[in-house]
Amino acid sequence: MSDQTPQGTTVPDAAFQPQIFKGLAGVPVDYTAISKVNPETNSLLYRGYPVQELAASVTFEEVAYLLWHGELPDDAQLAEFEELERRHRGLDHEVKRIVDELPLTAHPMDVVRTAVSVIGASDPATPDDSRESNLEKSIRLFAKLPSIVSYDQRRRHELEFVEPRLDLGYSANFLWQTFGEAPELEVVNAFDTSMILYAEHSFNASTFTARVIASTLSDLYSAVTGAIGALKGPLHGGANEAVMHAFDEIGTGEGSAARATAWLDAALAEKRKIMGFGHRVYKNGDSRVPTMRDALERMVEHYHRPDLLELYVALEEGMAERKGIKPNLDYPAGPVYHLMGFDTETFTPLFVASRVTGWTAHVMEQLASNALIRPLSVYNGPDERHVPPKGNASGEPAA
Ligand SMILES: CC(=O)SCCNC(=O)CCNC(=O)[C@H](O)C(C)(C)COP(=O)(O)OP(=O)(O)OC[C@H]1O[C@@H](n2cnc3c(N)ncnc32)[C@H](O)[C@@H]1OP(=O)(O)O
Ligand SMILES: O=C([O-])CC(=O)C(=O)O
Repeated sequence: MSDQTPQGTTVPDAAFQPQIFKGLAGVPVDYTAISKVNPETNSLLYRGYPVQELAASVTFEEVAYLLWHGELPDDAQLAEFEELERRHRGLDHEVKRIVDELPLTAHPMDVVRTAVSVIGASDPATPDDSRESNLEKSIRLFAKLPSIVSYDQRRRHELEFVEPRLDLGYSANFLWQTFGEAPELEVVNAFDTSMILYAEHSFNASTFTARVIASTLSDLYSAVTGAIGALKGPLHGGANEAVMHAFDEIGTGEGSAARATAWLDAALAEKRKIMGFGHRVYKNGDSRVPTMRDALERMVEHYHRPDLLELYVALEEGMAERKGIKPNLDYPAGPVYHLMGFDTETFTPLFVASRVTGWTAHVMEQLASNALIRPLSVYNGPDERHVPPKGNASGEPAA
């Protein structure tokens, strides 16, 4: 395949028919040993383990370790890893200062993206792309993201930063730092489940972005910063925030289910995409949704909000009837985060805090067997042409 159409044509001619895979849909780009998304069996494996089993039996810290090292930690390895993660939870004054300078109109994803960039710019080891150095950077980002996300949510409410608690696990501490109260176990468990389910999903758009950046032999922080930019969009991670905006448009509370159906009809008539539904790879439902939906049901009960579940079910059934399209992970995750008390704009930064594990595992995998990622394009612009001669001072063409 050529990078251009044959010379002199603007439309590819009949004899030259390169196949274009718009959006790289269905195109295998490389191998990965990190996760397997299987739409036929509706399953998702992290390093061979079904994600549902992981969510039921291990913590997010163990999943992070698994993604980076390929194996679950034994007790001694876990203790050492947890100690390392807890040690890096604090936030440097410089990061807080720069975050403070960002206007409150900045989206929290822009804040997280900037904070990661600042951490990268301040790390003297940024150019060192050895696996050992990249693993250290990954653990530090993993440990610091809860501080960044909670700091930003709290500053928007004019609340002080809450220092991390080193006696708490990752998820309990994340909730503690955000809300300044010791969280209840049931809430911690639901949050931990969301972190595990969001951690990794093969060559999705943000992970692929990270791999493209890594493939140029740029640095890990740049790869994560770029991945955050890709995740922000509502066709990808931004959908968990967008789900809640839809719920707000419909209006939660009594009668929400009836309103949801009318809202859906109007939205589909306007050809709007319904956020939290559909998936590039899963065409028969997202493997992670049942587990996240269980967590939603537990949170609905915990916070006494049956109206939210009614709205959830009404939209889900409406989409199934009208379009035959099923929810993706962002659909149950949005209302779960809402019930826990996170600001709607903070939902996608929570996804970042989880997915940083997958992104960085992919950066290390890319570097271990690197090839510059540079696909081809097929030119369909104007035929070759030439810059017209410029006029002289009198406006006449130059001799
Ligand atoms: C964690 C994640 O990132 S999961 C994805 C989160 N994103 C969302 O929830 C955003 C809403 N969903 C979507 O926009 C899409 O389903 C995507 C982007 C996720 C997947 O898109 P693709 O695989 O490219 O499918 P595509 O957009 O071509 O959709 C195929 C058809 O289904 C329709 N469709 C797909 N999703 C939706 C939706 N959410 N609402 C309405 N119609 C939809 C499309 O309009 C299209 O219809 P058409 O053939 O009549 O034009
Ligand atoms: O795989 C995708 O395209 C999007 C997704 O579900 C994810 O990144 O978790």
